[in-house]
Amino acid sequence: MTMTITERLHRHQLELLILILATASAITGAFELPRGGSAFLGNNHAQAPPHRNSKFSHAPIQLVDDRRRRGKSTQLRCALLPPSVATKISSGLSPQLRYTILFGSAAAALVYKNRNKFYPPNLPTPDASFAEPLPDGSLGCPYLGNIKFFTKIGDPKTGSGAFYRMQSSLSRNPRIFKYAPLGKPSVVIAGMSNVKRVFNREFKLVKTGVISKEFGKLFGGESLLFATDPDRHQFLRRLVGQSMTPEQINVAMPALIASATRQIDTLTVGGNFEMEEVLTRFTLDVAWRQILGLDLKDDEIDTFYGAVNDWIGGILNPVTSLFPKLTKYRKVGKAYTYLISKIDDKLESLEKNGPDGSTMSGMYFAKDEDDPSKRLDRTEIISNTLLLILAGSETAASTLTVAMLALGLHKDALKKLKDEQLAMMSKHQGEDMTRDMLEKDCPYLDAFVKEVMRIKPLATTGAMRFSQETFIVEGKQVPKGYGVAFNPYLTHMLDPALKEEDGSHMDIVKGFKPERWMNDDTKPTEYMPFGVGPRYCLGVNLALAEMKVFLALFARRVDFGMTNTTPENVEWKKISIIPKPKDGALISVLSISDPSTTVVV
Ligand code: HEM
Repeated sequence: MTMTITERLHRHQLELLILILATASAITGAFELPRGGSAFLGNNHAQAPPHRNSKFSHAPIQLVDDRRRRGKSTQLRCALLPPSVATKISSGLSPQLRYTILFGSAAAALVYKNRNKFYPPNLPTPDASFAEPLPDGSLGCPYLGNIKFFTKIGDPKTGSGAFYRMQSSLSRNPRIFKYAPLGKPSVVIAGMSNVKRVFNREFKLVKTGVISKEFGKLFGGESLLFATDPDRHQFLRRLVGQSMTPEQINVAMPALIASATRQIDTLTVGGNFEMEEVLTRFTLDVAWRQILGLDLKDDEIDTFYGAVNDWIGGILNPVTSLFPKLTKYRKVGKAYTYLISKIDDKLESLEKNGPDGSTMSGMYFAKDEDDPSKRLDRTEIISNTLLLILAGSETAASTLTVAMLALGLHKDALKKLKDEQLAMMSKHQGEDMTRDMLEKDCPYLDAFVKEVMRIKPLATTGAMRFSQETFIVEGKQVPKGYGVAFNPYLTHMLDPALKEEDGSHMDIVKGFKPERWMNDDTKPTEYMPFGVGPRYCLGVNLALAEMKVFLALFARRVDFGMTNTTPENVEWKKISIIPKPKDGALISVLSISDPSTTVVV
């Protein structure tokens, strides 16, 4: 089995890491950072002064004490590149790219520091006992991996996930390719039969990685997401899942309706509203009302939203993983403490007052069917509650934001939703909306949500797994130790029954057809918005109910137009987990009816 040059290079990671960091520092050292500087480097002013006496300076990396020359800043400058070249490179780079390189270097350092946690001791290379070749695709530089993983995150035409689409299109087999996020050799797999074959064998063929304890604690270290033992994972899923069964969701319907109504009531005729913001508030509202079952006073609601914001923002901020010990002094730590205090208060109230309809109550009183003496302990309830807030808020808010854009662009779809609601209300006069009604009387709403999630599912990957043994997919080997991930967007995009060469089957203007879901002959089968296998989305019932409740109530009450977006100028945010419209689906409200009245048309 021959090795490519990059595969060989990966064997000499330490030396190469130093070289890469040095080069990155050479470039970043010549950067002009905005006023205020960076969290890592402080005020690092631009343009390393040209080295006077030689074309290259003497030491590979120099800490140039600038204080004498320019006040107090200390500049990290490198002399691997001639200053004129460094300056040229730096001035030709966009600020985004400069930051990408800067943070890329920091992330590479973090991965190197934690290499034994992330990587097996022997870096994976092709398995010589298999004749099959590795999948197509470049592994980029060691430790940094594919630079385009950072620079080609998204594009305005299709949104986030551009890197994966590019790698797939470059591979001779678009359903599998290799790449190296942060230098870790990995593969991405698409196509339902491939994804099922690999991810149905979670815990045996592939397994999620273990994350650093301190960092993991911040978002539920004892949650089922980090359970790598199949029995423990199943135990946690059984107990946490008891609070999200269809029956439990039916109990939750009044809370979901209250949350949706509260947000729709903030809209006013003639106003312009960024629906992404409204919908984020809606999913956070669901979090405190339904998941935590809290009774927040008006003035506390903003504190709760702020805390969730700071907490999620902090988890995504590289400073948190670089310096976990500083967490308690930062906003993220304070937000975490606040959320835990709310969860603790709720646990006390459940102990005192018995069960209510909240998800936390479901967890607190859940007993294992196999062994009723087994219950979730306090830490497990806290961890899994945090996981549900994290997993459920952004995903549902983004999907609903795309739904708003789809409704704004396809007025016929809005009309069909309104008509369906009108029919449902006249059938169930005076009754409150139930989950059963949504299931049985709203086939168009169901088809509409499915189509939104087909066109814009998770465009990045699911959680990274690691292969436990070498296996074959589409005639290519995935060696033991490789990272393994699925990609829902590519799976939907490559559906042979739908695929149009110009990509229009994934276009929200040309390809959006909810009706395709209403006929068995046209129903897509390459479809996995909620994942596959033992880690299939545990919140699927809650997610679908909350999205359908919002859309049903919105369609009943609101008529609107897109403020700026037309079918010709749809643009997407570059960075998001699920692609989102660039303007956050900015709408102008034309009319809005009272919650007690019927549909406005
Ligand atoms: C539109 C909304 C949602 C989408 C698109 C979505 C998507 C997904 C996907 C693709 C996975 C699998 C990840 C993987 O295998 O790597 C997943 C897992 C999960 N989801 Fe969702 N999700 C949504 C809403 C929710 C909600 C509302 C909750 C709960 C409140 C939730 C809780 C979870 C949990 C706990 C897991 C981990 C399951 C496990 O590891 O066993 N999700 N979700």
